[in-house]
Amino acid sequence: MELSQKYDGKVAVVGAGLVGCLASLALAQRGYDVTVVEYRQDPRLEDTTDRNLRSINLAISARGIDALRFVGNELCEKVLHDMMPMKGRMIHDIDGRQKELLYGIANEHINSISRAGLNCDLLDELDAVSNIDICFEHKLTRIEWGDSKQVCHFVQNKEPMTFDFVVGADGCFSTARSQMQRNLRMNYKQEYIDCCYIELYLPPRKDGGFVMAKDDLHIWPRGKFMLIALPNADGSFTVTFFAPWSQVDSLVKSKQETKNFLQTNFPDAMDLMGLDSTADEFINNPKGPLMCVECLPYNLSNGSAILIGDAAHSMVPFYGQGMNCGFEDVKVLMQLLDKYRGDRSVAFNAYTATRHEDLVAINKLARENYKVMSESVTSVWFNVYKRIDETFSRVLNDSWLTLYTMISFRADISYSDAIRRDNRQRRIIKWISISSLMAATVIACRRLSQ
Ligand SMILES: Cc1cc2nc3c(=O)[nH]c(=O)nc-3n(C[C@H](O)[C@H](O)[C@H](O)COP(=O)(O)OP(=O)(O)OC[C@H]3O[C@@H](n4cnc5c(N)ncnc54)[C@H](O)[C@@H]3O)c2cc1C
Ligand SMILES: NC(=O)C1=CN([C@@H]2O[C@H](COP(=O)(O)OP(=O)(O)OC[C@H]3O[C@@H](n4cnc5c(N)ncnc54)[C@H](OP(=O)(O)O)[C@@H]3O)[C@@H](O)[C@H]2O)C=CC1
Ligand SMILES: Nc1ccccc1C(=O)C[C@H](N)C(=O)O
Repeated sequence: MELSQKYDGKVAVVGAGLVGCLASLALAQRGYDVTVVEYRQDPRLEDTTDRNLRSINLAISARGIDALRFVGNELCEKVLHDMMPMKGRMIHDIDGRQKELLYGIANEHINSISRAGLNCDLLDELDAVSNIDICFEHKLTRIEWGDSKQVCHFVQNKEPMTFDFVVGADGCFSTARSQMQRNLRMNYKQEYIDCCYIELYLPPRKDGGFVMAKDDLHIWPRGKFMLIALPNADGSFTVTFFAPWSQVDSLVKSKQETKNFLQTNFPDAMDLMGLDSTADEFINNPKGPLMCVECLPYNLSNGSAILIGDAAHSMVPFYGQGMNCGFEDVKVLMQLLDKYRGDRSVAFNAYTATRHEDLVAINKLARENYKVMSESVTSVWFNVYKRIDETFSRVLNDSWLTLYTMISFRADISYSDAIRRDNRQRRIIKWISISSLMAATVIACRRLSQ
């Protein structure tokens, strides 16, 4: 897509991950001369050895899709070709019974997509744009900040490069961020949560079919720990186990104990996955830490640098929103650049001023969703509340929307507005419940006294 507004400048996008790729395409459309500097090798090379083996698939929903469309309809169609719709949570109880809880009232769905596939497809798009250069195996180590020129330094004797500005999209351990911190009073918070994740695998049937419903996100909620499974286009599922570190540490000491644990808590999943091989994977696969990162501001005030994606706001994965939010960052930033006709200083400052509230909101929701997935989905009150909430939504249409719908299916409602609207709705439901209870008590008392 070509835009009529064009701006001048040479920009370094640090990181060719999901968010860095989308940002590069959007910046190139606006006329910038884009150089993407990426630490890793090109993931499309067959002999790539440092391919990321974690978080094989991701859930993409309205905000991510809307941001991709903002950059280009055709791009969006191309890169989302293989996604698998998931219309609800399929809850597996300890006896293997399954119950589906739909995400939306109008058959809305989130979608499972391969992380590597999406990243490679986006990189192919970058290759096709003349004003984008990609430099793989360029690990940023240091930035010399100047008034108008920023000099980026890399490892392994790679030549330094000079840019007008830098977009930091280098993930949760961002070097761009730590370099900005040397030039800016940036508040920064990093917190590991007490939860470890292990990725496991559920293969397809021999004929390539799915062994469980393919259009749901499967959950085995067990209180402090849980197993989840997202479908892949080839008939397999990527299964992820989440639990406190102490529990994982004690389990992996003994294969027999691991087997007992898996068989006791997830018998139906083990029938499908194979107990012995899953226990081996459980013990040997990488154990991932989970953390939240928040910082403020996101930019240098003279317009020479800005942070987007996980570099600015890494969140725990439980709402499936990290990448979606990072893609939305790109859209919001481009809208501001267009609004201020390429005045980076004004646009970047406006970004920090307006975006922070939403980023804090989704970070908090992401943390809270662990309890929802691992525990609340099995509670009577959660299910009664869901019914009431959805009934109001059916009757009142757009003026009442469930929180999940606002976050996952409505890109036009900001994260912070979604929380505000949900809080108001909760107060109304609470008030109606209390009033109904009081009315019922009064009626019962009257009847008894007659
Ligand atoms: C288990 C798990 C499940 C998840 N599931 C979902 C989900 O379902 N839905 C969702 O929306 N999000 C999900 N997320 C979050 C999602 O993975 C991230 O939000 C997303 O990958 C962020 O993209 P990014 O481009 O900002 O960062 P990254 O994907 O980390 O990309 C950063 C890039 O920068 C490069 N880099 C790093 N340092 C340097 C350097 N010094 N110099 C040059 N390059 C550098 C890295 O090599 C990398 O390629 C999940 C995360 C985890 C851990
Ligand atoms: N919010 C969360 O809880 C988490 C989010 N993520 C996000 O998921 C995506 C994919 O992650 P993935 O590729 O597996 O990330 P990795 O764990 O592979 O980390 C990416 C790079 O960051 C550096 N790094 C790793 N751990 C540390 C550390 N403790 N301190 C400093 N630097 C570190 C490493 O660089 P080097 O080789 O130089 O050491 C590594 O190559 C990323 O967006 C990441 O931001 C990932 C994990 C948790
Ligand atoms: N992709 C994920 C990865 C890890 C943990 C959860 C997700 C989800 O997407 C959860 C979904 N949004 C849910 O609320 O059921």
